[in-house]
Amino acid sequence: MTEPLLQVKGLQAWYGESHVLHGVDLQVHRGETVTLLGRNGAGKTTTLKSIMGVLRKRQGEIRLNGKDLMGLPLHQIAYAGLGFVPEERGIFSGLSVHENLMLPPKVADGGFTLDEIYHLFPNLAERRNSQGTKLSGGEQQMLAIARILRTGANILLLDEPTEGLAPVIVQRIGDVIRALKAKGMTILLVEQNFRFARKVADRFYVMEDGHMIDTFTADELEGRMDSLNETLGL
Ligand SMILES: Nc1ncnc2c1ncn2[C@@H]1O[C@H](COP(=O)(O)OP(=O)(O)OP(=O)(O)O)[C@@H](O)[C@H]1O
Repeated sequence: MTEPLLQVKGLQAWYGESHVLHGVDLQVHRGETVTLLGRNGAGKTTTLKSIMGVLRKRQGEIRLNGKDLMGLPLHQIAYAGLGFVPEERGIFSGLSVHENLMLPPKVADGGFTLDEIYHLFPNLAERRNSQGTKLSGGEQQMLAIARILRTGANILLLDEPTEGLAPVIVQRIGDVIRALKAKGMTILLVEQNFRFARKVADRFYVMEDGHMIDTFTADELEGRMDSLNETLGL
């Protein structure tokens, strides 16, 4: 198999004195959609923040396309091609949809054009002049994803994209993820919504208490349901 696009080995992380990640190993191959599962507090968000470098107190190995990210300052991590869509989405309420889209700098060639983005998100095209404050939660989530696609990032880190959204919007986010997969995008997703995750992921990791306790492919999911029921309380 080829070298993974994202390779994490022995990742440890701390909030102050509180030791939260205890040696996380994780690989994401180019074009894969990988989902991190785990109960509240297992360390999923912390894993994404540690990879992005927004949580600085960390140790271990993080490589993107073979390049060591551990020692890089934050802005250079984004320029290495990681695109992070945090749980809180970070839409600027005083700016329009279009202005929000244009805000993040391009980090690499090959990002989506505005036409491609508005084609993938027709609701954003319709609302391109609406202010951030006027958007629904679903529209904000779409905008948060769309904004990163423009930058040319080659792997998306999505933290709970379906949280708090109505089922019909969750379905729409699923369609977007499948469309991105079809274009070859690599995605690392944190999800509490297992029913959503099982429809989009190629492979899963299960976290507990700051460790990875299992990994399996979508084909192996059925055989894992008993242990998942136990670990996740499905
Ligand atoms: N800013 C913080 N300061 C101190 N401890 C934190 C902070 N953020 C998270 N933690 C703790 O780190 C651990 C892992 O939290 P994390 O948010 O990564 O979990 P999670 O698996 O993403 O779950 P959730 O779905 O609840 O976000 C938890 O024990 C949590 O209480």
